[in-house]
Parts: sequence; C-alpha cells; structure tokens
Amino acid sequence: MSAIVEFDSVGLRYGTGAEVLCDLNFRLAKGSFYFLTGPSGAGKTSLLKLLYLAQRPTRGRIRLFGEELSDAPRSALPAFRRRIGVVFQDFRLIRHLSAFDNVALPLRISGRSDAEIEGPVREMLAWVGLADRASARPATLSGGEQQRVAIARAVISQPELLVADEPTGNVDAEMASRLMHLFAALNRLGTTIVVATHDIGLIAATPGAHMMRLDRGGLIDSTGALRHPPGASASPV
Ligand SMILES: Nc1ncnc2c1ncn2[C@@H]1O[C@H](COP(=O)(O)OP(=O)(O)OP(=O)(O)O)[C@@H](O)[C@H]1O
Repeated sequence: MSAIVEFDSVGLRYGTGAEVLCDLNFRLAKGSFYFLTGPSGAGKTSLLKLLYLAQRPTRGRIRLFGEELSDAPRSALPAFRRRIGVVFQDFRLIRHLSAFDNVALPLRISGRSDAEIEGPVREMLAWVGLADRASARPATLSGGEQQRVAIARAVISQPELLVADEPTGNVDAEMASRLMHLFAALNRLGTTIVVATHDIGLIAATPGAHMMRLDRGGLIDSTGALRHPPGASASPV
C-alpha cells in the first residue's frame, strides 16, 4: 500500500534545548489506522504537530501525500493543512461561534453553501450526542461536549488524514466507544487515522489498528514501529 506519510531521520528540538524527537524513520500506509502511545513527555504531541504541520522538523525529511515538505515554501502549507483533520488536546474551538458553526467551518472554507452544510452538520452533531446544543457557544459547553464538537469539526469534511491527540480524554467509556466507531467509519471511507492515547481499552477495541510506541523521543521499534495492537492483557501504555 502506498505511504501517506514518510519520516526519514527526523529530529525535533524546541529552541536550543535537547532533541525531544530523534531519528524517527517510519511510513504510514494510506488508509490505515494507527495508535500512538508512550509515557507522558515521550513526545506524542510533538510528533502529531509534525504530522499536522504546526512544527517543522529541525532535521530530517518528511513527505506528506507524496510531496517533499522540507523544500516547500511556507505559503504551500495551508493547502496541505486543508487535507488534514485535527483534534487538538485543548480543542481550540472558536469562542464566538456556536457548536454548529464550529463544526460547519471546514465545509464553509471549502466553499460549500449553507444549504449543503445544514444536513451534514446536524447529522454529525446528532452522532456525537449534541443535537440539542447546536446553538451553544463553547464557553457554555462542558469539557466533554467541547471535545465532541472538536471531533465533529475534524471529521466533517472526510479529510485524507485525521490526527487526534487524546480525543476521548474527557468523555465517558460509552461515548469513547461511540467516537471510536465514528473514526472507524471514517477509516473505512479511506481516511488514514493517527490517534495518540493512553487508553488501553480503546486500543483493544480497535482490531486491525497498528501501534506506534514512543519513549523519550524515539520510536521503540526502529524498523518502522508497526505491529498489531496488544490484546486486553497488554501492559499499560
Ligand atoms: N513548545 C515547547 N517548548 C519547549 N519544550 C516543549 C514544548 N512542547 C513540548 N516540549 C517538551 O517536549 C517533550 C515532549 O512533549 P510532548 O508534549 O510532545 O509529550 P507527550 O508525549 O505528548 O506528553 P503527554 O502525554 O503528557 O501529553 C517534553 O519534554 C516537553 O516538555
């Protein structure tokens, strides 16, 4: 299967500090589902930032959608970003927009009319259990509700790549399972998915997903970090 992401000897440091990611070499296969695990501080969020182009590597090369990014000018990055859905750990909802308008945003940016947007956004809000909160502003929503709006916004446009940082950290087990079904459905439609999580239950409930495990800035399986997920008896991540 062709690669949607390729990392070649990638390293990242913030400012003049030590490298927080070092010598990452891996390929993500188009249409596959990956979990990214590892202890707190291992570099998971930093790796996701490289994937959704919020950070550029301090060394090495990254190819995304078959294009070499190291040589790409800054002005080329927004077009890449529009092909990526992101669920941020801190949600990043737009405060002055309602839940409906936050979810509608990617469709509006891609030029869809209000008539085309209405149905899919209502359907997505219903799926994440927020049909009756469509007009609520983020500040009036609970943390779990904000997280569900953030997920709905990330998946609404069926991005080619979905990157999610602890996307179920604020919801109960039943909702977490529902959200994972949403990701699995998106994956069946062809979206490549990368989910950073500490939740063993989520991993065990997603057969066929691949594992990437980070420890102190390095992928533990340096040959490519791909293996099948552990069963329910797996050691804590
Ligand atoms: N903007 C930044 N400036 C400087 N150092 C940073 C910055 N962001 C992260 N770091 C450092 O990089 C390392 C990796 O952090 P990162 O947030 O990527 O880890 P993580 O695995 O996502 O952790 P967690 O599971 O707690 O979210 C940590 O040592 C952290 O202190």
